[in-house]
Amino acid sequence: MLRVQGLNAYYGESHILHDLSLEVEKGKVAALLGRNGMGKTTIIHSIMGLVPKREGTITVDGKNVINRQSHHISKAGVGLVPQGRRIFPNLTVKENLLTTYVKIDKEGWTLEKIYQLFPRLKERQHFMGGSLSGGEQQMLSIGRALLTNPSLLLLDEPSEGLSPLMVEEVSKIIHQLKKEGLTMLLVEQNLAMAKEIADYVYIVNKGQVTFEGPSDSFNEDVQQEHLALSS
Ligand SMILES: Nc1ncnc2c1ncn2[C@@H]1O[C@H](COP(=O)(O)OP(=O)(O)OP(=O)(O)O)[C@@H](O)[C@H]1O
Repeated sequence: MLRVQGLNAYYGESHILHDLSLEVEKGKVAALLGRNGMGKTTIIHSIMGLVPKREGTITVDGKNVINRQSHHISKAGVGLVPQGRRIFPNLTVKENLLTTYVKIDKEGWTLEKIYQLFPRLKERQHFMGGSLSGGEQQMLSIGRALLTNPSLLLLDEPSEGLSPLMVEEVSKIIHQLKKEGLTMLLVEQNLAMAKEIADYVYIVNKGQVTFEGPSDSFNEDVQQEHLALSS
């Protein structure tokens, strides 16, 4: 479903990703782990077409999107739940959701379906986005991405800044989406959550994958070797 091969990405003169490759099979969840500043967001943004200079191959459902603009990539079926949620504080919950709503003929996400998944958003549909709690804003951000009807969902640190209870809520939602067959690439700092949800794990260090394997192969030793501050 997603295949990234030999990806290089740059911000101006800074070369951030170095010949990076990864894959996510249809219906599976892969986690991208790594310390701060190692390039995880840059990977997600490269897939979404948001990094100005990128080279290599990124195929989504067999289509190479490396040179496509982000709105085309969205149309090709890639949805993004960005780091920091990026909701519009001065629009209501419903208005926030409607910013991305794409009506399609076949069965897809609708406002009603989003409200079923997140009853809390239905209750708060007329509240301003800015008045929601962090957890509610995260649900809104996920709901908004789902309304683009993605076949691949990219989630950039969905648990960031949330209380343990809310992390559990968000985790449940991601599990449910997985059960429904949605393919996901998840950037997470919460290792326990990532390991629990993902089928496969990639660890990124300085723009390169230094470890990959099924999530049950991600153990204390791997963590020490690839994620410890001194590595
Ligand atoms: N817009 C930008 N312009 C220039 N450099 C950038 C830009 N965005 C990120 N970088 C640099 O690229 C490198 C990788 O950053 P990136 O945000 O991808 O890392 P990350 O692993 O997602 O970290 P974090 O967990 O902190 O979000 C860092 O050195 C960062 O300073």
